[in-house]
Amino acid sequence: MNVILASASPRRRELLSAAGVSFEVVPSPAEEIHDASIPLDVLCEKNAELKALDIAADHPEAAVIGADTLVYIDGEPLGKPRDLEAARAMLRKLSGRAHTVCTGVCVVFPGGRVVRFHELTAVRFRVLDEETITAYFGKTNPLDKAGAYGIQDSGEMIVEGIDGAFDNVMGLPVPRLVEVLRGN
Ligand SMILES: Cc1cn([C@H]2C[C@H](O)[C@@H](COP(=O)(O)OP(=O)(O)OP(=O)(O)O)O2)c(=O)[nH]c1=O
Repeated sequence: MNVILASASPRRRELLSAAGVSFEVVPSPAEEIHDASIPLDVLCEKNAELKALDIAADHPEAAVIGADTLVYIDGEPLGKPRDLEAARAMLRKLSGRAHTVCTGVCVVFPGGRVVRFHELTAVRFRVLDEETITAYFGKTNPLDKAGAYGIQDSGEMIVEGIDGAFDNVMGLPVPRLVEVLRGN
């Protein structure tokens, strides 16, 4: 079975390759929804589905994977910041507190069967002063990441600890996805 990862995220590509899955990448142009009135788990699965369905329409012979990662704090989903000032505001908000990272995944199989799931990881941030935020932005590009941080890029500067899976924070809950691809 051909597998397509409908994602422009280099982290997702890296994680799926490391799991030994062979796949093709076809980024999805689907627009994400960031609606605080929709429950987090429903929202990230919905966005993942929009991304996967878009590509599946042109590739009916493949299993198409879509994913969406949201950082959730104070009842609101944080997507990717629109500029550096918004990125700074996100890290100020996350500073010294715990938040939830939710990654939703959707696989559309040949024939149209759809499997959706999500995983949650709790992330506790250190207290961040302005200098640390500036120094951290020298280590990663916050603009292409939900919540303006990448746990995989000098994460120890900002993260105190996590409860759950690291790969889920990075953008793809791989063990469960591999089970789904195998038909479990
Ligand atoms: C919280 C967090 C997010 N991220 C990244 C993963 C995703 O690439 C991005 C979340 O944005 P998404 O909108 O989920 O994904 P994307 O736009 O990068 O890619 P696509 O829609 O084409 O699949 O944030 C990290 O790399 N590390 C982290 O610690």
